[in-house]
Amino acid sequence: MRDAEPIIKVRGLTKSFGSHVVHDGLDLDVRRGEIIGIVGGSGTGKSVLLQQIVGLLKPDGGTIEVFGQSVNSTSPEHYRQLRRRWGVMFQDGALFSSLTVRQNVEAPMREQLDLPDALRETLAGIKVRMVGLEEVAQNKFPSELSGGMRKRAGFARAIALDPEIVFLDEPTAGLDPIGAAAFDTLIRKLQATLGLTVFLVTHDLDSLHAICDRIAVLAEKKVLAVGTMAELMKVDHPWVHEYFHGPRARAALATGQDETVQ
Ligand SMILES: Nc1ncnc2c1ncn2[C@@H]1O[C@H](COP(=O)(O)OP(=O)(O)OP(=O)(O)O)[C@@H](O)[C@H]1O
Repeated sequence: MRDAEPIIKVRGLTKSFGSHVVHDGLDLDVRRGEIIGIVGGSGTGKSVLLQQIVGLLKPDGGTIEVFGQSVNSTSPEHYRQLRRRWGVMFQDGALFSSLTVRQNVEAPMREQLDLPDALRETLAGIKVRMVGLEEVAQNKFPSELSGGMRKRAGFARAIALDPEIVFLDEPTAGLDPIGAAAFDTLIRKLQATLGLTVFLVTHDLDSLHAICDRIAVLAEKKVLAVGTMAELMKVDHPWVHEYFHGPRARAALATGQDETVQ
């Protein structure tokens, strides 16, 4: 995996909003099959990076390739084909409130696939069960679900089209520690079962310890460091050092070691 061509390749990315520079010469490689955690202080541009990679925001400069193909300088039709090969789960799940869980999962299928209704419903039902939601949840509306269940429903929609990559924007934010740990387990399980590459924006140190193969740290408008947890713990930069050695990091490390021992 280490030497393979990256599935996502970002080079020299620049992005500003007015005079506010968010990215200035950002480089990042994501390898096929890995779970990469994207961390950084609030406002360092993690979500903006995600949105540029999936083509929802246009970079000012630099290049972004996914599957070896440019995301930004391509025809709408080609972009549509590319977009089918990834799934995105936004921060709050971003479900359609007027649709049931199953209908939410069906939405990308309706848009992208030409399937008979019954088959589409069956496939959507399978995705709902894959994320650990019970049969009855299929016909519920987002407002009738707990936060954790809504996140699972958002995940089910992200995998609706059997993607190769899933982008998850702070999937465990707002969940209690047990719910967050269960969601981490789900991410790891589906990643392994479906052979997914996972781009995971997170603040959750437990998730980083538990499931990420590598971590990229956003600071100073670029990817300041990227590597395994062990590698990043050796980085001698004030923010990186505080993040990976502070009290919360030590607690997460201790939890991770407990889990390894059990
Ligand atoms: N559409 C937009 N218009 C103007 N400014 C924006 C827009 N989207 C993001 N920004 C700004 O870009 C910066 C980076 O935002 P982003 O949401 O990517 O940060 P983040 O690292 O994901 O933060 P957090 O961890 O708090 O979610 C912020 O200062 C934000 O206000």
